[in-house]
Parts: sequence; C-alpha cells; structure tokens
Amino acid sequence: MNADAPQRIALLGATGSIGTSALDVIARHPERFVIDTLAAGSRVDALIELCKKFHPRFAVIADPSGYEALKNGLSDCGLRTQAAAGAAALNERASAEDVDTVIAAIVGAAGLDSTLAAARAGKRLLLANKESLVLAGELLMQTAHASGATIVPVDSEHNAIFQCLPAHGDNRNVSRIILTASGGPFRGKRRAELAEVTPAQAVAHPNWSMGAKISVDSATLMNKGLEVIEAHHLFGMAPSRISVVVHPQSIVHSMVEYDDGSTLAQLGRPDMRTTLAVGLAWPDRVASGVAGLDWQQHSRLDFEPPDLDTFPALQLAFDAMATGGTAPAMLNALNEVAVSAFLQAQCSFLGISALVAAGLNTLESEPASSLDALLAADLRARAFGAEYLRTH
Ligand SMILES: NC(=O)C1=CN([C@@H]2O[C@H](COP(=O)(O)OP(=O)(O)OC[C@H]3O[C@@H](n4cnc5c(N)ncnc54)[C@H](OP(=O)(O)O)[C@@H]3O)[C@@H](O)[C@H]2O)C=CC1
Ligand SMILES: CC(=O)[C@@H](O)[C@H](O)COP(=O)(O)O
Ligand SMILES: [Mn+2]
Repeated sequence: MNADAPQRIALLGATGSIGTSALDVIARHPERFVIDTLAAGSRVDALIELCKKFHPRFAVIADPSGYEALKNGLSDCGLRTQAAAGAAALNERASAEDVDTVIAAIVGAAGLDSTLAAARAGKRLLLANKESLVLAGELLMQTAHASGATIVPVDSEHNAIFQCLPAHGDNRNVSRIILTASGGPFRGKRRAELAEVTPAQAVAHPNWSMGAKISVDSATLMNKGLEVIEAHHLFGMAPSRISVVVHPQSIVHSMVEYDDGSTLAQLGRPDMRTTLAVGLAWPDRVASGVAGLDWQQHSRLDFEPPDLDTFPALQLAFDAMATGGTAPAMLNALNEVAVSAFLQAQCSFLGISALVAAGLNTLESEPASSLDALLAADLRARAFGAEYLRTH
C-alpha cells in the first residue's frame, strides 16, 4: 500500500450501526479513505442509498435474491457501481487486491467467512464481528499471523485495551486486562423482575446505540461473555488474567493492569466513531466527530462486580472458554438462536440463558481441529436450539 494514497476500504455490514459510524468517520477524511466496496445482508434499498452518497466501485448484497433489485436500482440512479451478490462475492471483495482495509461489521456467525477471507489475504482487518473470534478464534488468529494480516479490534473494549497495551507488543509485564461492562438496561434488577421483559425493553441500552442482536447480548451480559473470549484470542491472554467489572457510565472503555501496579485505561464518550477512527488511522489519530469528555458532566465513575446470579450468561461464556474445543462455537450458535427467538417473541428473556445452558450441558465439545469441525458444531448447536424452542 502506497503510504500517500488513500486507504481503499471494503465495508462489510455497511447498513448497520457500525457501518453507519464507520461511514461517518470515513466521510470526514476523503484524502485518507476511499470506499471501494459496500456490502449488506438483504436490505437492498438501504445499500443503494449509501451507494448514492459514497459511489463505491462495488456493492454486494449477501442475499442472492437481492441481486436484480440491486443491479437495476444502481443503474436507475445512474451509478457506475458494480452490483454483486452472495457469499462468494463478499469473499472476493474482502480479499481483492485493490482493497487495503476490510471493516468486518456483519452481525453474527454470518460474518466468519468474509472475515477469514480478509485475514487469509493479509488485509488490515478492522474487526467488529466478535462472533467470528468466538466461533473460530484460534483459526482466525493463526490465519492472520500466517498471512501478515493486521487485526485492529474495533469492539470498544478491545480497542481500549489495544490502545493501553505496550506499543512494542510484548505483553510479559501485563498482569491482567479488565473489561468494563455497562450492566445493560436491567442492571440492578432481580431475576424475578426479568421474566416478562420485552424485546423493546431489552434493546434500550442505557449508553450505546447499537444493532438489536448486540443490544440483547448486552442486556443478558452475554456480550461481555463473548468479549472475554474475544480478548483471550486477540491478546493471547489466559482466561485467569481477564476480569470483568460493571461500570454503568460506559466512559472507561477497559483497562490494562501491569506488574508494577499501574492500571492504564482508555476513556471517552460512548460513541463508536472514536473506536473506528482509531482503527482506521492507527497509529495516527484523526478527528472522529466525537468531542472529548466534559468533566462537569462525567464527574462520577462507578464500578461494581457483575451479578452472575441474575445474568448467568457471563459465567456460561467463561465455562465454555474453560471447556475449550468447539464449546465456544456452540455457545455462540446457541445464543444466536435464542436471541433471534427472543426478538421474535418466541422465547422469554430468561429463556435465552436457559437455552444456552441446556445446549452446553447436552452437547459434547470436540477438538476445534478444523473449520469444518467448528462449522459442524455450530450446526449441531443450532439444531439443538431449534428443538429446544419447539419443546419448551
Ligand atoms: N453496534 C455497535 O456499537 C457494536 C457492534 N459490534 C459488533 O459489530 C457487528 C455488527 O453490529 P451492529 O452494527 O450493531 O449490527 P446491525 O444489526 O446494526 O448491522 C448488521 C449488519 O450486518 C448485515 N448483515 C446481516 N446479516 C447478514 C448476512 N447474513 N450476511 C451479510 N451481511 C449481513 C446487515 O445488513 P442488512 O442491513 O441488509 O440486514 C447490516 O449491515 C456485530 O458482530 C456486533 O457484535 C461490536 C461493538 C459495538
Ligand atoms: C460499544 C461496544 O463495544 C459494545 O460491546 C458495548 O460495550 C456494549 O456494552 P455492554 O455490553 O458493556 O453493555
Ligand atoms: Mn463491546
């Protein structure tokens, strides 16, 4: 990549919450960043709207049935953007030679294939899709190391840790990393109070504006569980050296503790544009549109332990990580099935963790020896989840 030329970016998950924040930052720096590819799942109209604004060379819709509508829509708008569809097209753009940076912002295990394609091709990979690390963390990290791909975490906690770790990359004197959790919209509630909560209540995150799936994960604390596994892989940190503390204000985005007793933290407003600006420009810094903290307003920062009785999902994730093998892949798949059912009013809020626990208790973990083994475990877990929902 020519250092003076703009970074050519493929944004996968462009129509989502992370996609919107990324495009906001990118639009502020046309001399540094240029959009090569915009990709979405199935919402063709939303993708065309973005194409009108950003004029990418390629627009990819993952759902193949959206191809004709995308192609015709782009041409009706007089755009020269080339339409493509399906998983192969996503992978092709994630690994294309004329793409420098891939922003992996597809939600769920659906993002794994294109994330792996970008890692295999040695891209600079801004990784928001935490599920791909939970499903296939070792494989993804090995793939990136082998190809020379640079993974820059853009999950806010991991981005904070990335900023606080030693620049020379030697983590020997790091004693632990501490992930902060907001506690979600139901922090302070007892289990009995959560029996009847609705999807609308669960997605109403107190601090962050995010997609529906991650918002529900925040409400169950599964998001923090997924993030613990994500941190384990990204930073090569043993599970015993990863802690979680509830910090309701979401101002301290996470912390790194050193052997000498120092703790470094990254602070900022809860706005993903900061995180994405760090990822896009690193090791430089660019304006993100987010102001610094107002210390009159944020004069108080609280910390408390997570309530594992009310929110068992966090412990389930620690347990799956300890079991190892395909257990984290199954945890992720079971959770995806349960959250989707909850959002469609086919499962209660407490039922989400109950389904995940039942699946992990029933299904055997196997060695995570290959991508096929992981994908087979993912499928088994989804089948278990569907049957559980049918019978409970
Ligand atoms: N939102 C946030 O602040 C944060 C998000 N993350 C992670 O980033 C990822 C994205 O989250 P978020 O932006 O909130 O999610 P959203 O639901 O807002 O957006 C999801 C994006 O993925 C696309 N998509 C959905 N299904 C598929 C599929 N099968 N194939 C291809 N694309 C698909 C959607 O397209 P379409 O619009 O067409 O459905 C959309 O562009 C998640 O892994 C999340 O955990 C991490 C930290 C913070
Ligand atoms: C913005 C981001 O990274 C989310 O993962 C956010 O941290 C969710 O907040 P909690 O899971 O801490 O509620
Ligand atoms: Mn996060």
